Amino acid sequence: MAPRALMDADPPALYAARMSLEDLTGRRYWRMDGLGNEFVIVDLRGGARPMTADAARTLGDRSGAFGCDQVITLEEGRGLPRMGIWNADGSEAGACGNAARCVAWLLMEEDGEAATAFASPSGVLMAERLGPHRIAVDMGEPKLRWDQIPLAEAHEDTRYVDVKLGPIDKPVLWGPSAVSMGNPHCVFFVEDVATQRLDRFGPLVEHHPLFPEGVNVSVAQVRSRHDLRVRTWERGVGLTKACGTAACAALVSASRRRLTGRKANVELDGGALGIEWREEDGHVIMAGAVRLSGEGTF
Ligand SMILES: N[C@@H](CCC[C@H](N)C(=O)O)C(=O)O
Repeated sequence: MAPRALMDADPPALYAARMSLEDLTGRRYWRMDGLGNEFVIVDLRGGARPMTADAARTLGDRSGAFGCDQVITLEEGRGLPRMGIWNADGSEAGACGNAARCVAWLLMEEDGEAATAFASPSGVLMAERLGPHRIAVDMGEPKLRWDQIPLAEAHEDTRYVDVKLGPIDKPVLWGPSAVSMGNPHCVFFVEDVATQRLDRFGPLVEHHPLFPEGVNVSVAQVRSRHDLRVRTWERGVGLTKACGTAACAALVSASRRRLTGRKANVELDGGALGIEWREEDGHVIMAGAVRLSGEGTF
């Protein structure tokens, strides 16, 4: 909810109150990535105008001064620091697994602790350090009901949803699993991820009418009961080297279809994540590397 003064302001005044890139002058940023999924993390703690779609697009633009898959804001939350997530196209997202590990690493570097907690758009995340650049994050419970993902039409069983690709009478891909990890995912199980033209059908499925908020689109190959190979077309970005929430969504979907157990190594183009869908509380735990490649002030 906007502060009272802004709610009462006329539209031009409201517009002027939004962040422009000049408002970032003097603020810190970090360039980080999780397995090649690249972020510019902007420190907005200590009070700042909120990030805007325009500013996020400018920072995300790879032909500009920065360029990344997601712009991540580190803000002051109620009692806990809060991460905000913006895709390169300026859209906001509810979750980002790789960035969650990076934010956790930054917070633990700052306070020297081996565990941390912070707020995200889809709830509080807890994380712990497993090594100098290796972090585990509790990504919470996946949401499996059609209206939670969300889907535009009721589906009793979201392990197979009504999406078909290719000629109507002879579809080549159909029936992906759908799941929300705080953001919507659909996962097609295929024989071989290398032969799939995700660059062609990713954008079609991302904007398929079954997904009113759009969707992150993955292809997953089951290599064994505890090994998955996954590639992802990210909503609001395109093909990325790794998507942490997609790795979680793929393991949850594979486990629901009894293709794997509840724990697997998930190999993405940029490297591997360890994912476990814990039996005892239904939470998904994601473990993997983070990398800091630069830092500075705007
Ligand atoms: N890179 C991310 C996911 C980022 C958000 C996604 N594109 C969406 O719009 O939901 C990850 O590592 O999970």
